[in-house]
Amino acid sequence: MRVAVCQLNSREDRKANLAAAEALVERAAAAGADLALLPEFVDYLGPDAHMPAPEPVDGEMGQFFAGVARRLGIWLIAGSIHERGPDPARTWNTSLVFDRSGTLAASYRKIHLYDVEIPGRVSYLESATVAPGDQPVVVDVEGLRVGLSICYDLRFPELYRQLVVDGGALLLVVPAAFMAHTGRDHWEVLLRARAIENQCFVAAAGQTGDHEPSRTCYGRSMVVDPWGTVLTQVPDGPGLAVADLDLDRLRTIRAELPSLANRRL
Ligand SMILES: NC(=O)CCC(=O)C(=O)O
Repeated sequence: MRVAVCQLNSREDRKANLAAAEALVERAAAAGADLALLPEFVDYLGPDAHMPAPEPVDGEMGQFFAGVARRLGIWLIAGSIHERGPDPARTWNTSLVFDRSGTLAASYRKIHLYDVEIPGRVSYLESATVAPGDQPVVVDVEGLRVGLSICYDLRFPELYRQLVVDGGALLLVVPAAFMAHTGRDHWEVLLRARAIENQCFVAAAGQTGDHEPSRTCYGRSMVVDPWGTVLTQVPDGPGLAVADLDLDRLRTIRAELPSLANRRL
């Protein structure tokens, strides 16, 4: 299984964001990727006041990404879009997974919402406009069990344990718009920790750079192996990185250092 992590600088211009996303998925397909991962807020990362209306999963955004997956014959995780829910005041922050024929194989609603106040640095109240999901989701990608999550979820190890122990995930994906301020110290450490403690591959695709009105994202999209080694990483700015997942290596690590099997709680 070859995986591509696509790093974007999505902004207010949705058409431009979709064109940039599609161009990266085209590059991923040309590089032989089976699965391409796009970041959180892939279609829009701008002022709340100008946010496009939320949609059902089979709305315009769902149809757009389904078409990209079908045209390129690739599995595609559209990191997140704003899904319309029953509460008119709050959307869901939802990942959409499409198979090679463009069929929606799964969707996941972000469970942990980013409500954080770091004076002078980060002020964010995601729960004011987003409702939390409540279902962990694992999707079968041609025999590979893939556990879904979004950005801030990364700080909650119990979610990933559930994806692995109950769901059998061997790959954990993390589409993100991780803040530069926290990302500098936490992003790689958390990704590698989730990989090591769960003896899983982790693929993370982030937003990068400045976004209106006042947010800077960390980027550094990467793929980590079950030993915690960073296999590949995207430098600053939009771009992609590709890695092959060696499942024999995963099995060897789990057999030689059976920390998952040795759990007592
Ligand atoms: N979009 C998010 O969930 C941001 C998470 C983040 O930056 C963090 O530090 O956690």
